[in-house]
Amino acid sequence: MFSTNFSSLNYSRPPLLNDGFPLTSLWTGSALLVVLLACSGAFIVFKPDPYAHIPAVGGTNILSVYLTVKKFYFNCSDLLAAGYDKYGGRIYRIPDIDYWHIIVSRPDQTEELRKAPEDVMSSTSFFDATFFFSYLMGPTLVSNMYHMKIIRSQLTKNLSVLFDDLQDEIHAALDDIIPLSDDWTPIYASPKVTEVVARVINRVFVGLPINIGREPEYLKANIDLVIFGMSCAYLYDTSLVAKSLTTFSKSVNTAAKYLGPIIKERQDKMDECGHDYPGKPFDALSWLMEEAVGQERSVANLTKRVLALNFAAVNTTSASFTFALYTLAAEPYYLQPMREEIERVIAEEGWTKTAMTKMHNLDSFLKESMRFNMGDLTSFSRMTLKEFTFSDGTFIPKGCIISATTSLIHYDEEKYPDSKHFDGFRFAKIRAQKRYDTSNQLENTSPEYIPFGHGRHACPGRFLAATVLKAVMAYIILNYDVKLGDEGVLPKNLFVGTFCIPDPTAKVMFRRRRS
Ligand code: HEM
Repeated sequence: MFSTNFSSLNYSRPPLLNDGFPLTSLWTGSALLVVLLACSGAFIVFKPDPYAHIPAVGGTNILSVYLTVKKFYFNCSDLLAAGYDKYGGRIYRIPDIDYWHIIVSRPDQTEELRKAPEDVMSSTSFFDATFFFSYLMGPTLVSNMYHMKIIRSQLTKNLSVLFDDLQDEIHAALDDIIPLSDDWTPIYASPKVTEVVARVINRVFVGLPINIGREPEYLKANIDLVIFGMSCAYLYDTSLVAKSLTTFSKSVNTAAKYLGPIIKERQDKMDECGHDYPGKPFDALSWLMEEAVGQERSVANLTKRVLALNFAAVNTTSASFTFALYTLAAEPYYLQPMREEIERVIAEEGWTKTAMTKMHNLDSFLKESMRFNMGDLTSFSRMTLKEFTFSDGTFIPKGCIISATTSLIHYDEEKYPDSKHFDGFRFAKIRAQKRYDTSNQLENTSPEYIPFGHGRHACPGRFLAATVLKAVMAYIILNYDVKLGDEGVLPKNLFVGTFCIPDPTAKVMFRRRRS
């Protein structure tokens, strides 16, 4: 058992991994951020304050706002906790670089967010305002979100059919990226996990014969896009600055280089033989191409759609996996009970999607890891398109950003006794007491469990994510022994604003399973 290891960014760590992804842009971005912080207080303080009635953590004069913004960037979890403690669960606000971020920290308030109509509390407008999607990717990415339908229907419904492909890619990716060795071998876990996850997910998105997820340049374009997206979210105040950055267009061009010929070949076949041409690949790109009309059929627009899916899918899934892997390496006594369960289920079911639903200990371990290590300290983020009043009378004006705090909701002692301790089988124990209980399954959301959000906008990719997380972890547990590198010290999580990143420089030791 171990306690939460919230910490601020450690700049003394090496910025570039020997064989991993370059993180230079992240650190350069962070340096730029420090400069921007210097101006941030003024932005907030000199704007008229329509939120004066909502308590502000750290105060509202220029110096206190400046100091609180600094804390927001480097120690956000403490800031959120301070707001909760000081205002006793009431709605409060914290300063971001140029706006006040409204925070709700109780499940009942989250429920009110969930129930608010879309034209009042908009998830789409929040993402667009944060990541400049419509500006960078073109307005139709937001006005015509046909990819959402594909994730919710075809992709999720066909996971059982796609499972053989997933499994095949997991096997091949781990063989290539973490080859089995009889000796302990140190691996930079975070970048390697990202490679594995990107390959597996792209196998479902773009399929074979060329799995573009295996192309380092294509993978890097996707990773760069995530770093760019985070930078947009936290560094750049205007879309003009965002557009001037070359990273984005470079990533799109690189991805188009790989996706273009695949799209063209499929389009030719569709034009010639119709949608159901013989040998048509069974993957997300085919479904996107069936649904796309007019300009959306162009290589550029389809490439952006696939990139947007990657943006939502790869980093979130690989970060969640890496957190869980660090925990497993730190707490190896979880290995044996999970091994026994996986072996028993595989003997009964084989490697199938159904088998994944029967591994309750594995499911619980991953679910507890996502409760405990949050990729984002906030979830359920919305932009108010109209005024809204909570049942406790708190008035929220139009045009503000409001989020629920994952950290406070997930550490609620009433819902999660001993909440600051990792209990890998917490959810399995509850399931063992309740027959046919699925509410404690990894992909299930509730007002008290929000890593995937909750309600109408809950992550539509969570069924794919849960399947990938379980299948990759099951494969590792069955085939490898793992322990922590770096003298057995549990890697610290790194924070940039509300984002939480598993330490990209930490090593996990792998060897061929002995017992
Ligand atoms: C462990 C992995 C993942 C995590 C932690 C995660 C988390 C989230 C969260 C917190 C939201 C916002 C929910 C809300 O506002 O209520 C979201 C939305 C979304 N996610 Fe995921 N996600 C993951 C994987 C994926 C995957 C694999 C895909 C694609 C296949 C995906 C696609 C999306 C999309 C399209 C949305 C926007 C939904 C909407 O606006 O209605 N995510 N995700």
